[in-house]
Amino acid sequence: MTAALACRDLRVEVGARQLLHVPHLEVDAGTCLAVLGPNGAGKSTLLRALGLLSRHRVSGEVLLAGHPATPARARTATAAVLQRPILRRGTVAANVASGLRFRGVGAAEAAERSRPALVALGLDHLTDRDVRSLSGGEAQRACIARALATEPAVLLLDEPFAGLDAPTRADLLADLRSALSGRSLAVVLVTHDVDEARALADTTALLIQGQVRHHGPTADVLDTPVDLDTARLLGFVNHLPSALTGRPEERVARPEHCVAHRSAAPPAALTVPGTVRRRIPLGPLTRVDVQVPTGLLTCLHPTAEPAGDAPGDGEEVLVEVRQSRELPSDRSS
Ligand SMILES: Nc1ncnc2c1ncn2[C@@H]1O[C@H](COP(=O)(O)OP(=O)(O)OP(=O)(O)O)[C@@H](O)[C@H]1O
Repeated sequence: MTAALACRDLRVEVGARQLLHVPHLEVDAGTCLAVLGPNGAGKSTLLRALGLLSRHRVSGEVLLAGHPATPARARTATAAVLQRPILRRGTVAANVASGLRFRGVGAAEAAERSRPALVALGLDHLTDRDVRSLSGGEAQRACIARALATEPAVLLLDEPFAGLDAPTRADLLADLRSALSGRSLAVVLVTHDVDEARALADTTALLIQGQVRHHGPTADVLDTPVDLDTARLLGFVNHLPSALTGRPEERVARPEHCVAHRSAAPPAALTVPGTVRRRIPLGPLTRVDVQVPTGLLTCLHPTAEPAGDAPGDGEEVLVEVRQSRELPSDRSS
């Protein structure tokens, strides 16, 4: 199958600085690719380059359905929702129809054709509202509906949930997931949030310092750190080098899989002795940072554990690592 969107040897440069180099990436029709990376990794740079929207020097090739993307082809095949919602004065309905109007569709037909997108994004009760009175979440919904209404082959989404409160974000994520399902659209979702990738993406590319470090099916990529940078990005923040564990391999673990015991931990577990540095209450969980010879290990404990079981600042403890991942020994970073 020819990918709906692909790139080959894509480079973005500013002056002498290379911001991005992606040798190859593909997104099939009907699938979503998450580009996951920390701040400054080059996610927006990649998205803009894929949409031929870059302000920088770009080389390499972007392909739409196997054909080189020209500005004209990109304009009809691709729709982008960039970081901050940009809406024109007027009603929600007029804004959602405006993408079609720009493509030369008449007013009545544009209104008719944009209706399913308004409904899919839960905006049907707001059609006559002036966009200036919309909340941030509603404005973001209007931008996504406007992009979907044009029935693009490729949808580029740059952090569509940024700046939304948790319930608003969760609602939009659920509605977007429903709106995208069953469409033959190829979606690229830029995010720094592992949960958003897990909820929406079939495949995920981990982008760090302008390079794709790992790419593949989302579940595999999110649970298989390939080096320390990707481990940190994916939440495996506890580094367990051989020097600490006495094991031949280097491992990483998530805080939710680590528990600090003031008494002996179960004998079969991987354990590391240390001293509690600080405790940070996080609602139902309490973060316990434990100083070990190679740095800090972060544990998550239920806040409601019996008072006598919770180790306090300065106490000697044994960190029990209940689950961990081995890092490849032949990695370059
Ligand atoms: N005009 C420019 N000149 C020099 N460097 C730039 C320019 N524009 C962007 N950069 C750099 O390119 C890198 C990638 O930026 P980009 O906005 O793509 O990152 P990002 O992963 O989207 O980050 P964020 O999650 O913070 O939005 C950053 O280090 C940024 O400072």
